[in-house]
Amino acid sequence: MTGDDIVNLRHISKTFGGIKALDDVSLDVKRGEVHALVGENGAGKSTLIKVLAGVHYPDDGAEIIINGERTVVKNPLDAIRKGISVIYQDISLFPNLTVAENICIGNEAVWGRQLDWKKINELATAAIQRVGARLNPKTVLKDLNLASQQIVAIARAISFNAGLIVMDEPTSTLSAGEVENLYKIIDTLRRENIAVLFISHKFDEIYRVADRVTVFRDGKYIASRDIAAIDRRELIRLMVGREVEYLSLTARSLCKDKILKVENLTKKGNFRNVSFELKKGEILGITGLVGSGRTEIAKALFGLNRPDTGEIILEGRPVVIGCAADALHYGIAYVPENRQLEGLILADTVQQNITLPILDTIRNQFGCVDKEKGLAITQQYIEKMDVRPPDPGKRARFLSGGNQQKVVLAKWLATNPKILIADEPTSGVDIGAKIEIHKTLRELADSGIGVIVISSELPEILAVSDRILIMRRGRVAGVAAKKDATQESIMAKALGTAEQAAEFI
Ligand SMILES: Nc1ncnc2c1ncn2[C@@H]1O[C@H](COP(=O)(O)OP(=O)(O)OP(=O)(O)O)[C@@H](O)[C@H]1O
Repeated sequence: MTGDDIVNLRHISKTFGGIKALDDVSLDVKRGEVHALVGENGAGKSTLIKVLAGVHYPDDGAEIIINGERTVVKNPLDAIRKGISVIYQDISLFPNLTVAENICIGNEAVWGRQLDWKKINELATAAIQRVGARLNPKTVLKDLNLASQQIVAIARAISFNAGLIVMDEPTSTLSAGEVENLYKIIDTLRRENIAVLFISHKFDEIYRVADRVTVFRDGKYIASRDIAAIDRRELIRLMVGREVEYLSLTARSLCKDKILKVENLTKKGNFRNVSFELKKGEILGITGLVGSGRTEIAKALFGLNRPDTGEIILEGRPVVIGCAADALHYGIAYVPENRQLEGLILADTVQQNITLPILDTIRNQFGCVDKEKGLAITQQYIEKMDVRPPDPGKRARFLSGGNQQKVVLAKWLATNPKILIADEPTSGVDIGAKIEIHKTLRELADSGIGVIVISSELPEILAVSDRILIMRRGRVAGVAAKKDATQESIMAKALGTAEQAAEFI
């Protein structure tokens, strides 16, 4: 411990119902540094942050030292008052309050029995200016997009004189322009000597913003390094405990049978004249900036976003997909982008979630759900997707983010689809599991399924796809065979001309 440190965590353990999420972990964060916390899904990163934020109490023996003083963090407001602010992915602010109210609520300097609105507005305006943002303090929070809400959360942290701002996968829901803006804000915080501890699975991001990195594995502290002193290969080895290679799949010869043809699909405000084909056994990657229409097209194919005009032709037959049940009937499965809202029932167990779409196929002769059959299928997919912990009875809410994603994928694979559409299938998933998911998608394609993968991560698109369809502003901007595509050529098509790109961002 040195006077340069804002936080020292020592001997932090946390047990949930017999499972050690954290096992005697330590972490030092220096003043003004940007510190990345990395590790596989379930390594304990979020749990550590929640201990620091006063959401969870650590097991006995833990020491939390803030500003050189040993302390107990009683609850989240106590953490904020001690200079530790956490910005969660779902932001966790009050949607119906204004920006200024959200920044100042609970701040003893201005939030007393009698509210001093002038002071509240002044404090909020000053905090917004310090992050270099332009936001009206009187705007109601819910009228802002997620990126702006995140900025409000950062301004709130600043107004509480945060010495450390913790960000949990802060860029997972941001568009390219918003991500750059957040990086600039992080640079500003560093200049103001405010430390940032952030969790990320994205290597480009870690190397772009971090000064130091700490690795956790299986609930244990593994190592901390200056980012300049560790290359990607070594960082992955520390995370996973072994060497991992990104898949580099060579172009394959494909079967000629078309499974899906989309002709001139149009929906006002969403997409226009979109046409493409998908062959049996093919992986078609769809990419483009956030808002380019990628997800809207996927939802149209799954009956969640009915097109105005155009045709969907399945195995040579035009079909109308009016709802998700129609899509399932035709053998189409859709793994949504937002797993917490659309993909899972968080209060249900892993088994209940995985077997939900196949209940009809696992009934016994009396029409009752055959739980043993359901368990066998669940166990098969837990093993296939390496869900950790491998417990069919665990409630989805208590799984780490990446493991929730694996369960969503498993749930749709269990329907034995003819076409699988996976929207950002590895968002929040660690590097080892990511490569496993890529392999699974390949195996599915090899077994004759047509796979559509939507992703904004270009290395992922290039690693898994046979062909790549690039969307821009609701239209198809180009289609490239894998052998002809590079990150640069895809980006150029996704952005269009410089003027179009500026307008978009
Ligand atoms: N409230 C809880 N009840 C029971 N188990 C929990 C709870 N919270 C976390 N866990 C378990 O603790 C372990 C660590 O989870 P944690 O969310 O900290 O991982 P993580 O490193 O943040 O993973 P990810 O990268 O997937 O978000 C996991 O096995 C998880 O299932």
